[in-house]
Amino acid sequence: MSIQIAPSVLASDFANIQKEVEMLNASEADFIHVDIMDGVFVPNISFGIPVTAAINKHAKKPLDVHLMIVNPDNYLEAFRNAGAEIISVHYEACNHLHRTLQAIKQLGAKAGVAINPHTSVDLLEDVIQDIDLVCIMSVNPGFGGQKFIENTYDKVKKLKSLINRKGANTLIEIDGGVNQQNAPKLMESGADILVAGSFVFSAKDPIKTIKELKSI
Ligand SMILES: O=C(CO)[C@H](O)[C@H](O)COP(=O)(O)O
Repeated sequence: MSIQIAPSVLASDFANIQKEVEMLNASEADFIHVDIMDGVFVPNISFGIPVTAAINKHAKKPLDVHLMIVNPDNYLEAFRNAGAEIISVHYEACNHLHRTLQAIKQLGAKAGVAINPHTSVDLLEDVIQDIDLVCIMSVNPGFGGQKFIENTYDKVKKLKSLINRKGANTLIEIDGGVNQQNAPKLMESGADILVAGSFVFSAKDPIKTIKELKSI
């Protein structure tokens, strides 16, 4: 099991970002999840390529960059150069998803696809073997601190059975409202990676909270 932490939506200034990245370096988190929001695909703006590169300068863990943006193809190379090891694009933002996945892989990164709560996992059937990671959004993307959507468990189970049926090696990541209550059931349902933002960053002791989540 891996835990990914989302510092980006919560960091309010550069000094804070560095502090958060250093905390994550010292924690048991396996990746640093970086949320990129463009104010068009989602109703919020976070930051872009230079800040991702600044995070990467301090990070000792791989960056998992989640592009909540329109026209992601235009920015894949720039985010790869900024340090992204995993690049996830949104199913809903891609007209030619297969082409986009090939482009990410050609850059030497792992290719991820994120799906919004209203998007069925069945839509990934014909492309699942080309996907390294599916990020199931368990909140509507755009903001941290939202309530976990309960039908996520069924989506995870459905996706797991699709992956097994197709003999794919795709990992399942869950993003949004993850906490100590829903993490065990998510893992039982078939999740491989959990993204935790506010649950970790609002805790008194984030390093201990990450350790506890990982022990689930
Ligand atoms: O990407 C998100 C929203 O767009 C996630 O909700 C965020 O990365 C995780 O934050 P939280 O754990 O507070 O939901």
